[in-house]
Amino acid sequence: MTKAVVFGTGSWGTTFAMILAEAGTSTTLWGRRAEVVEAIARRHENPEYLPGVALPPSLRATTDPAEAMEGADFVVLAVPSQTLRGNLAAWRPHLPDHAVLVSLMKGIELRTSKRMSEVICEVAGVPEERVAVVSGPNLVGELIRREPAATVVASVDEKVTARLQEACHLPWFRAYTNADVVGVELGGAVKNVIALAVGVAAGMGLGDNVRATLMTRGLAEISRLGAALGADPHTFAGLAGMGDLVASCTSPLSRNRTFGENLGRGMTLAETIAATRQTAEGVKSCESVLDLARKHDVEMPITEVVVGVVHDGMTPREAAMLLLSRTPKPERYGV
Ligand SMILES: NC(=O)c1ccc[n+]([C@@H]2O[C@H](COP(=O)([O-])OP(=O)(O)OC[C@H]3O[C@@H](n4cnc5c(N)ncnc54)[C@H](O)[C@@H]3O)[C@@H](O)[C@H]2O)c1
Ligand SMILES: O=P(O)(O)OC[C@H](O)CO
Repeated sequence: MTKAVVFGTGSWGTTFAMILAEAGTSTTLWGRRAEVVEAIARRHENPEYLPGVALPPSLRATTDPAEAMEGADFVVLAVPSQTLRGNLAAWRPHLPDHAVLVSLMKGIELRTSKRMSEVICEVAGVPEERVAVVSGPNLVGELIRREPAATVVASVDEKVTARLQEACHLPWFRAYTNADVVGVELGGAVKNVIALAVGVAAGMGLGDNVRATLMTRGLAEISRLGAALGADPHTFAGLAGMGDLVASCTSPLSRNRTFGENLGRGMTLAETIAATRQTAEGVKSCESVLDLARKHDVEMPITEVVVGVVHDGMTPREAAMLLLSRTPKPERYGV
């Protein structure tokens, strides 16, 4: 039987552990807080992140990383992106020799501008063949009701993606494989930034034309950055590209979109942060995405104004004026 451990009892870590367990994978959740772990292990409920959701009785939980990782084929990582490096360094001594490390995270590391799979290879000291990522339009608020959804599992090693696909595939949760790790990770991280922009526009009371324009030009930004980093352009037309972008930019369940909407309505950054209970990765990653773009000489005007509004005191109105006053250009070469 395939064995997995999921690090992180937040909304996605818990939900993905539920999916793995329901797919017949022997699964353990690792969490920091004893009371949450205790509730998952004894009452089959995560009262902090998924109150009222019945988790599979077969799902185990522990606070001990060594116990959690014993014999694991997949070590799944679902902590906030900016905490991955420190956490993984602490967990590394317990990693089973042949385990595959799986990232569920949609962020880019601040300071280094590294993708999560790059951080994993560096900190765990494993080759890229032992790393996989899972990304797609996977809003937890729908998955916990077992509403149909699909995702992408990506790795450079097709044997790894086949095993991971089997470990998490369910009648209501379709996992597709892809070899393009770079594209799949970029799609997930940058759509959060575009969802912030769409949220700001919605909060300002702007309509569907603006939202559609931001999503489309946002996809152009994702694709340009992807091209510079060697991603497969087809990935961005898929679930981890357009699919995830559409879900986050249109759903009231998206934390990034909601965060932007609050800013667009006139809430201050401090008020917006206080109103956000869960991880909205784009808030931090917009800066590292912009750094990455600048390192590779890629123009990302929507990302630039998101950084301006979230971190540099730019007003939503100033951001809109900046985007609208850009030089007219052909769509195809819209840089
Ligand atoms: N929720 C979704 O719909 C969803 C879907 C797909 C991908 N993701 C991605 O999954 C990742 C995790 O998101 P989430 O939704 O589970 O977030 P969350 O905010 O619901 O949970 C984060 C978890 O990390 C823990 N945590 C916080 N700081 C920590 C630290 N310093 N060290 C260790 N643990 C810490 C929290 O206690 C919590 O258990 C993010 O990168 C997110 O973009 C989320
Ligand atoms: O709530 P968001 O904005 O972090 O989006 C959640 C997931 O990334 C959707 O797949």
